[in-house]
Amino acid sequence: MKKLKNLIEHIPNSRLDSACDDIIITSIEKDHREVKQGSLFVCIKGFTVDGHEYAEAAYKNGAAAILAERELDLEAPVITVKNTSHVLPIIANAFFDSPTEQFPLIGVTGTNGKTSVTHLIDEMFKAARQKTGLIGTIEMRINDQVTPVKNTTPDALFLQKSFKQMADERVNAAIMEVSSHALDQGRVHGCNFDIAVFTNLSQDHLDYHPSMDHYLFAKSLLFAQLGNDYNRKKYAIVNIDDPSSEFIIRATSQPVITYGLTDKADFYASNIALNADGVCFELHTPLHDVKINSNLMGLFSVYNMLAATAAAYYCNIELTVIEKVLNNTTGVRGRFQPVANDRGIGVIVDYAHTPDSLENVLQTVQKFCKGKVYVVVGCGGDRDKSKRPQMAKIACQNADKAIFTSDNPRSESPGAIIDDMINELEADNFEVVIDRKEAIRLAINESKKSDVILIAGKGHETYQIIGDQVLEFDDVKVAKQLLED
Ligand SMILES: CC(=O)N[C@H]1[C@@H](OP(=O)(O)OP(=O)(O)OC[C@H]2O[C@@H](n3ccc(=O)[nH]c3=O)[C@H](O)[C@@H]2O)O[C@H](CO)[C@@H](O)[C@@H]1O[C@H](C)C(=O)N[C@@H](C)C(=O)N[C@H](CCC(=O)O)C(=O)O
Ligand SMILES: Nc1ncnc2c1ncn2[C@@H]1O[C@H](COP(=O)(O)OP(=O)(O)OP(=O)(O)O)[C@@H](O)[C@H]1O
Ligand SMILES: N[C@H](CCC[C@H](N)C(=O)O)C(=O)O
Ligand SMILES: [Mg+2]
Repeated sequence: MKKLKNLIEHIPNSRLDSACDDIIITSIEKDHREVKQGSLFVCIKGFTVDGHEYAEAAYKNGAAAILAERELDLEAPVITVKNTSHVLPIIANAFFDSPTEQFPLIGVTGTNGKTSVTHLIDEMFKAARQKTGLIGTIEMRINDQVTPVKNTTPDALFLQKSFKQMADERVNAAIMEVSSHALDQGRVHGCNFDIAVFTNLSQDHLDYHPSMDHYLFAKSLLFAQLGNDYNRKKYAIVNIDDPSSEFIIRATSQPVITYGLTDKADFYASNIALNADGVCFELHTPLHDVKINSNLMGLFSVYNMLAATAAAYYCNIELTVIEKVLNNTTGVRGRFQPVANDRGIGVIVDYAHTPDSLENVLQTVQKFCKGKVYVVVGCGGDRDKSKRPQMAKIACQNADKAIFTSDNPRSESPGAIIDDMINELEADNFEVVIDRKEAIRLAINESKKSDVILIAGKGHETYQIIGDQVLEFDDVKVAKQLLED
């Protein structure tokens, strides 16, 4: 609980009538349905609706005060500011006593690899017997306590509340994925990052960002947000093999640590062998070199391991611990996850839903597949349409047969999404099966011993969004069941 007066102090030029001096705020809410007696309701102009429309309902639900962008005809005290979305992270941070001051915070951004890298870093901390908080696409985790999340990077309120719980649990570090949407919308304002990691940039989210330059600019905000706080040691960890790294490096005023596949980088890999059961390479760190024999697959995993190693290294995790994790990790749910079967077919469920990740993962499969490569893939509805033909082309170029199907069609027609994928496709090694289960069935029925089926796009997801409905659907479970039938 906080006095309203003390929260308002954090907002420049805002004044509170002295009659309101004693108002106590029990919680901050931005959804009127969550408002309780004594809440401060913050009206946010969203992409779908305007939160100001719910101010009256929030007041009826017990809101003690309203933060808004315009005067409202209510009996409750209304504090007006220019931009409530901008103010929310600041007061949320104040309400929860600046929780990210209390532990190191690691943020990972980039088009692909955020979940993979954050989970690897988390494993490294755990192997060093340290307590962690983890936030990302799959879930929020404080030690072993799991909370579901709606977004890869939740809104500022959820974030600060979670960080407060982490501080109370005395975590040794928090590790989070930072999406470009979150950076653009300021969801992470109020977070004191110690380490920012850049994995890579390739096409995605052009439904949201007007251009690739805007997308890159959003990503760079994480590095600008490392700030000028020289009381804490801060590092920007950057993949210098990615052409966008130059822009990212220019955004930060903190020391830059690089990783890549050449000795120009501070952390680099050499003598890489991409095998059928993992990768072997020599890992070079500023002080020591070690040989790694990992279960993770593909060159992209080498990059993820370098990124995680550099982050853990600068959090003082011992190299012997890092090495152990790299050698023993089995990866993340739905990321290159094999589905065991007794038919001799390699069935892999993966979360590739961008052109770059699909190409990487198919090329990884090609390297070890002794038979034919099948790929079952679709594209999400209400998402970047321009990646659809690119993904279809990559699928046909890198697989013997592509089966185009539905991902999460959301409000779009599943058939129309697939049409966008194939309309200009100059290939004939594909079939269209709109029903995802039937598409997987077709791949399983057609494949023979030594073939590999990549089921791409949905990874860990246990649902399929069709229209307004969220239906149960789990690629791993469906494939397992069909393989047993
Ligand atoms: C486009 C976008 O980013 N939308 C996000 C945004 O929703 P919105 O602006 O539509 O919110 P809104 O529904 O208009 O509501 C406006 C305000 O009215 C309030 N309200 C609304 C209804 C009501 O009855 N009462 C009420 O008080 C809401 O609580 C809110 O404060 O704010 C919501 C809450 O913070 C987010 O959950 C939501 O993410 C949606 C679900 C989404 O799909 N986002 C995607 C694009 C996204 O952010 N993806 C990235 C990463 C993807 C990746 O990793 O590749 C992510 O971080 O997840
Ligand atoms: N470093 C990488 N470079 C390219 N592709 C990658 C990389 N790491 C993983 N991938 C591919 O991208 C897919 C998604 O990986 P991951 O979930 O780690 O990315 P993400 O950035 O968290 O994605 P999202 O933005 O959806 O949260 C993987 O299933 C794999 O196919
Ligand atoms: N975070 C990504 C996930 C995409 C996953 C894919 N299955 C889809 O639904 O498009 C997004 O929301 O764009
Ligand atoms: Mg992710």
